Amino acid sequence: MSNSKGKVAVITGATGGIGFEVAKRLGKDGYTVVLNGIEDEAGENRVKELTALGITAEYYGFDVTKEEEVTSNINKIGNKYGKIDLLVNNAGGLGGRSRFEEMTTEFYRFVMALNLDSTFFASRAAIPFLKKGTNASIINYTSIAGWNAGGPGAGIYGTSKAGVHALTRALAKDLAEYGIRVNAVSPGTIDTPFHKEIKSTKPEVFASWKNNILLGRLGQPEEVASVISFLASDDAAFLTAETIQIGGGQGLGI
Ligand SMILES: NC(=O)c1ccc[n+]([C@@H]2O[C@H](COP(=O)([O-])OP(=O)(O)OC[C@H]3O[C@@H](n4cnc5c(N)ncnc54)[C@H](O)[C@@H]3O)[C@@H](O)[C@H]2O)c1
Repeated sequence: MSNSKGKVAVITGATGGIGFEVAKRLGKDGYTVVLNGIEDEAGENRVKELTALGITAEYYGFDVTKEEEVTSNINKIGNKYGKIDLLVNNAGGLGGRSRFEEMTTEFYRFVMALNLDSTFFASRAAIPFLKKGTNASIINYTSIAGWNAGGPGAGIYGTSKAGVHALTRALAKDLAEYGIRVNAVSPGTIDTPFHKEIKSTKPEVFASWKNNILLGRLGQPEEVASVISFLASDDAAFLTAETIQIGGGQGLGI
């Protein structure tokens, strides 16, 4: 996509995993990329990596679960550039695993905050700046767990991602009158640090996951980034309120 010069993209949770690959891909597309994260040293190093590729990038450290931090930082970014063309609400995660009987309210609230509140906080703060953008859009992350309610102990993760699916459509309805598009990606199993615990504690389980995927392998972060690049582009100018599954045909009963 070569139509993105002069555009500004904010990507949350971009110090690793899918988020960093999204930042790299959008940077190659011509965007100025603003990376967010909570690991400041990694964030600064990521900016150096991107700068070495000729990409204009900067890093803002803030925790997406903290309303005040999100609002003030998105305001800073928006005021600096005078607009935001694209917000990618990538930050999110499992937060751990818990069965419902022993689930603490604190755990429940944390997982909902990490995936659902964060998407609401950042989107709300970005709206005034997206209104000044060109073909502006928001891209959220649900998950296959948002449809099948997640694996063992991941029920609240699945619930929070189902919330993101609905929030995507609700935001799309609300923002259509400004020409702001809102879509989501729904990744299947993508090989990132997200799975580091199971990869190290139950490698045989991790290795078996590919058997439930039609294409016979896990996805790579770049394969989510390329779909996001398309969704953000002018080629997708008539797409809103959509969720695109990126799972290699995952969970179709093989
Ligand atoms: N990897 C998968 O299989 C998969 C599948 C479906 C959906 N997803 C979703 O994709 C998105 C990216 O996942 P990933 O696989 O790259 O995970 P990851 O754990 O590799 O990366 C998550 C990133 O978010 C950052 N982060 C965590 N908490 C944060 C906070 N409070 N504030 C700001 N940043 C924070 C982390 O530092 C990290 O850079 C998440 O929303 C995840 O739920 C991933």
